[in-house]
Amino acid sequence: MTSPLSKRALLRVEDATVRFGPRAALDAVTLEVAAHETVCVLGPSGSGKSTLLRAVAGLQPLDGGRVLLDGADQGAVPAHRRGVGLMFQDHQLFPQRDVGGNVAFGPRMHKVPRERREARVRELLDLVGLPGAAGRAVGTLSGGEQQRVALARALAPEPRLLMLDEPLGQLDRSLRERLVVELRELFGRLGTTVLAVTHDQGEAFALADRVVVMRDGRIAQTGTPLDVWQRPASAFVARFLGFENVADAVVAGAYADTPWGKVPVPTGSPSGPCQILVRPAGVRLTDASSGLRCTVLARTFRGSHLALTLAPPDAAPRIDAAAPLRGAPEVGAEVAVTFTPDEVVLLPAE
Ligand SMILES: Nc1ncnc2c1ncn2[C@@H]1O[C@H](COP(=O)(O)OP(=O)(O)OP(=O)(O)O)[C@@H](O)[C@H]1O
Repeated sequence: MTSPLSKRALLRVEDATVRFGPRAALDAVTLEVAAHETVCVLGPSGSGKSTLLRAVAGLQPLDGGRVLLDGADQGAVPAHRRGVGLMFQDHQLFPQRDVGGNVAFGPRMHKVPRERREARVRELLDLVGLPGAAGRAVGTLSGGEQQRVALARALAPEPRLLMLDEPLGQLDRSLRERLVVELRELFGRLGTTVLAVTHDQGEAFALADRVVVMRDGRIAQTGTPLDVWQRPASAFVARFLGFENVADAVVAGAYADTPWGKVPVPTGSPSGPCQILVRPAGVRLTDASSGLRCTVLARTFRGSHLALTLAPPDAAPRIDAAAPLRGAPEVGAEVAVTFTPDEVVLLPAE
């Protein structure tokens, strides 16, 4: 059962606006992060993700709106008094301190006794995959190792809000996948409230209770990973998530007219103009003579399946499909395509 306390907004950003010259890097952004919640902000480069974190941290003054922590307006509170932990992309470590000294920095500032501090350093270095590294000089670490130390340092003081900017950006894939699982478990255990920024949707979806997709300084969509994945709010979000099968459509009854011909839509879809998304799983390759005739342009190995790029006739947009590893058509082959309505999502017309 969820307690009323867990619903409390620890962070509230209200109409936050930041301008650099005529351009708004943040344009009236409103966002809440509940206590104990992990929210990941996703978006293309330049969409305002880092500016949002910097504004919450107090490192970037607002041109409009406000930031509240625990209900208190932070307008007059300097960065170091906000009680937020930060880990930024450039993960600057103190070069004159060893690894243990870096991780212990926050707890030392908070006057945590030495024994507890050292135990915490050990625990955190284990967590980030650097057991026994406390005595190493920072200059001898690889970029990825430095990033892990920076993460341990940000976690060490147990801040009320932990903010991470591309926390796992430079790490290799297997370490990232392991760390995402461990971080989620750790945040749950500590009850940490997290606002993280990443351009890696896989990471965001694995880590977050809720994701926020940004575009040009505004929020394009907010929701649980499952909601956003199943029901992208716009063609922009769908494309950002890597779904390429998006086209203009007009729904009439059980079908939509599209550049790919008639595509079946979910029962109860409203009639009229819209955009249509067909997930690759909804693109069926058949041997039948009916269906949309396409040429296989490319096949890409994806581990569990082959991703196919199909070219329909008459300059209609290309179609992404998924095929099993065995028996997939070769590049240059002609295939017939049909669509299944359960993998079709209607998006607002643009
Ligand atoms: N100090 C600054 N002066 C001028 N423009 C800035 C400044 N900081 C950011 N911007 C601009 O504001 C916009 C948003 O930048 P921001 O760094 O928040 O984006 P981002 O989504 O974090 O991008 P990335 O994923 O590349 O880090 C960009 O167009 C950027 O060029």
